[in-house]
Amino acid sequence: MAVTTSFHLNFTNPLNNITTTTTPLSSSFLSWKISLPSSFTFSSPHRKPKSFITVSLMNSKPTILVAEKLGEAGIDLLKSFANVDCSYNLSPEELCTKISLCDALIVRSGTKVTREVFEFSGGRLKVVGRAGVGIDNVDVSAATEHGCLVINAPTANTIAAAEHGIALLTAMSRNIAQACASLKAGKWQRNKYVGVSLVGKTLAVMGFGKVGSEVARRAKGLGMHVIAHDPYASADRAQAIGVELVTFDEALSSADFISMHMPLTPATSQMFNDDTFSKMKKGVRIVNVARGGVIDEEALLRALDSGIVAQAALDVFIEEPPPNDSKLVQHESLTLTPHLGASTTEAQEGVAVEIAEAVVGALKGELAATAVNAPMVPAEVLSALAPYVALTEKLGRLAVQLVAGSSGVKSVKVTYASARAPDDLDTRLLRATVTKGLIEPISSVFVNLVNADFIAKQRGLKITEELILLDGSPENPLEFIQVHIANVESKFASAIADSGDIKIDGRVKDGKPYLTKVGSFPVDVSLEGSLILCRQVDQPGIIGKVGRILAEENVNVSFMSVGRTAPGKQAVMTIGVDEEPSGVALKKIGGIPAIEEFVLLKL
Ligand SMILES: NC(=O)c1ccc[n+]([C@@H]2O[C@H](COP(=O)([O-])OP(=O)(O)OC[C@H]3O[C@@H](n4cnc5c(N)ncnc54)[C@H](O)[C@@H]3O)[C@@H](O)[C@H]2O)c1
Ligand SMILES: O=C(O)[C@H](O)COP(=O)(O)O
Repeated sequence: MAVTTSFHLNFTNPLNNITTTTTPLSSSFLSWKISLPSSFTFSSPHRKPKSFITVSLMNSKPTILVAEKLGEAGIDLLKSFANVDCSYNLSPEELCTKISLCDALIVRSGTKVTREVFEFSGGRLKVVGRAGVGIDNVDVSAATEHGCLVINAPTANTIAAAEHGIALLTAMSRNIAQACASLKAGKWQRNKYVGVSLVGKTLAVMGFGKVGSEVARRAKGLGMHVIAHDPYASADRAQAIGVELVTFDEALSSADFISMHMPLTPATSQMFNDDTFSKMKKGVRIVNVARGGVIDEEALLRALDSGIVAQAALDVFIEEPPPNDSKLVQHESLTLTPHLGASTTEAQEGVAVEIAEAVVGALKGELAATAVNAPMVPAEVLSALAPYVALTEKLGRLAVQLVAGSSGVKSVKVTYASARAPDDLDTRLLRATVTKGLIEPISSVFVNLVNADFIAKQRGLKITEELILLDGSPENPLEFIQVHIANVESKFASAIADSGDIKIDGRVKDGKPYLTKVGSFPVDVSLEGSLILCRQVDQPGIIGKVGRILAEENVNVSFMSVGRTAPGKQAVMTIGVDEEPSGVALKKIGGIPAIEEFVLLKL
């Protein structure tokens, strides 16, 4: 008897650039041809967004969500590599719904990439690209905890922002916006809009970075006396532009004009407040093309009303767009633009290409030069270290599997032996991959270069590094690497070295990772497949016995190596196997009288 089951699926397709169709092939309910996108989400209208079910189908291309308008050249570049979903003006809920289908997300300043976004991504989101400089709209800590790389495009909009700063400075000082509005309203108010001159006036540039120094250069061209405050700026660079670096208070007390160019961070948040306004020259004029949050907007209003601040020109606001009834927006002495600093055709094409290249590179596994939350490892260093990356991960994996069940791993030392000068050896990548190897076999967390230090810290795992400087010519970046785990017991007592630590050594041979020592026993095995380590009394016939047991179980042996302290004494045999032997086979190996202990390790 044929049984038919009828069901009805109502699904919303959040990737709105892809259509999803269902086509019945027969009148029975049994056979439907469904044409689907690479992945989609369906939901019940009775469920909250958290209940959305994501279905991912096999597709080799990654998916990149572009959540804000990006220049065409950047979009084209992304499309040549990935499925690109351009969905602008998403609500926070819509972004959270879509994100589990995306490998990368590209935003500008208008999208808040909150902790929730990373939580909803379910681990799939690997890169957030900020098409611009400021990353204050991205929760970088949450990204790091979720192993998601954050990259920005820090250079392509510098000139646009600096030009906008100068445009606001000049427009404000000559009341351009107010006079224009008045004229359009049919008035001719020449006496009302008398401005102030810039030449000879002191401009304080607060934040002497890329934009700040370009503003300074241009202001000098306008005949202004330019000073700057930046706790981290180099005096040489300031001198080269002819700008004097001063303290914060000196800048406040001597400036006729103050222009903000620092990032919004916890340290700079509302750094211009009632107290700082009170230290300014009466009648000072303020320009802000950095971030609204560096100014306490209520305090600015009070300073405008009391006459401390004569005028202000703002491109950025604490809340964007600011509320309609904002007193700041309505204030006659304010010149305003809706966050247009980076909005030139040239800058937008530039940031689009800069971020598209960086995101594609990161999705291909390359390290990004503009990473915000990961070490920037130059491409040449990366290619030289690639075989050691594989080695350190495998050594970490092996070492942790040697730890006896109840001993918690708290302290790991990684020793690098190299003939290279310490400055030529960047070990951050290797530390991250040892951490990955140590943590992944014993937990479900995903570890990468971005979150390795965070995850290690979170688990109370202290990783120290030591460099042994070898004599000789530094042909290879590293001669050998040791991983030591202190204060633990081992499942395989022979892995405990004289120091009392579990200790294993490895090296790269012909571009491949090899295990070269277990405890005090020399071995020589390629690190692939699974390994059986056996300690036995050195005597003839053991290799044959173990080989026979594995052959009976149909387990293919890829290699065997025996390392011994002295003939006839104890030896450690290392057996590489393609398949994992059954419990019965392992029991039989353990039953061979000469074998004193053994362990199976998975790579
Ligand atoms: N309005 C726009 O559209 C627009 C466009 C581009 C940049 N920006 C903003 O401008 C700011 C600067 O951009 P950038 O490219 O010059 O960045 P940058 O990193 O090159 O420069 C920032 C400078 O601020 C300095 N700084 C940090 N803390 C400081 C403090 N407490 N006091 C003084 N200086 C401090 C840093 O040392 C650095 O030199 C960022 O906030 C960025 O988001 C806005
Ligand atoms: O930080 C930046 O790069 C600027 O504020 C530009 O922001 P936008 O990309 O939203 O224009």
